Amino acid sequence: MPKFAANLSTQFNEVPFTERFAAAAQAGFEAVEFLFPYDYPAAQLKQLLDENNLKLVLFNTAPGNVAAGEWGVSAIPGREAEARADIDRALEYALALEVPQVHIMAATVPAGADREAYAETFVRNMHYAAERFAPHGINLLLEALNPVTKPRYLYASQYQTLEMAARIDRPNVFTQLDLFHAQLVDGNLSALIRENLGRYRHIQIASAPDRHEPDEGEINYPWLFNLLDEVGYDGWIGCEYMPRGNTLDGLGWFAPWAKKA
Ligand SMILES: O=C(O)[C@@H](O)C(=O)CO
Ligand SMILES: [Mg+2]
Repeated sequence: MPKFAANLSTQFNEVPFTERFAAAAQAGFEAVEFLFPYDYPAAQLKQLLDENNLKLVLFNTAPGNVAAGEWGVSAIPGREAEARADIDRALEYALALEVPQVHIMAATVPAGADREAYAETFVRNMHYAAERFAPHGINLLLEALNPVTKPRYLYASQYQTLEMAARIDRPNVFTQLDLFHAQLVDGNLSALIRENLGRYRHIQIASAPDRHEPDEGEINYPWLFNLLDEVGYDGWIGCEYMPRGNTLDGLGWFAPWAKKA
């Protein structure tokens, strides 16, 4: 049976961030994920999780200077000290929030920059991160982002993140299979799911091409949920979609799995 986590960065935007925990729990979610915890003290977030009987299943390292076009700093040559400070800060939050996995954001690669130098920098920073998180049993994830949503990110294809995870070659490094990005770049989702079981440790969903509820568009999610059960995927599925309107109005697809009050 699939296990769904509400995404508090994209869902329940009708209310402020700190109120989204209760909203997700009331809608029947038992777990949540979000992009970044860093605007709030870890103790406050832990209290919100505990008060609402929610597990946290994923967050990311800091994105760098987003206004300047950055989306992660772990692959930027010359920014290693900042990347490692961000990794250390993510570890502090991960321990306080008891999260099983953290997405280490790579970077966008400026036009004309040496992509291989970015990849090498990322591998070195990932070795640092893998060593820091391993004693705590926390996994690290890499995520491919399609070039329409996030132009020039270090990797766009699932096959590039799978290759990068193999190159990093650490036992606690895996990929994060966001099926929305995967459909826009790679397609053939059932083969990705079947052939790479064990290499991806988290899934995210949204319709394609519009990134709304998983009940429209070109991906047949009910079929994929059955496939995930069939192959034995036992990780979380993050609902990283932009609701068409009010979040609750769009949760009909989730009704069969919602925790009953
Ligand atoms: O798909 C996404 O955009 C996110 O999962 C993310 O972590 C960063 O871009
Ligand atoms: Mg995603």
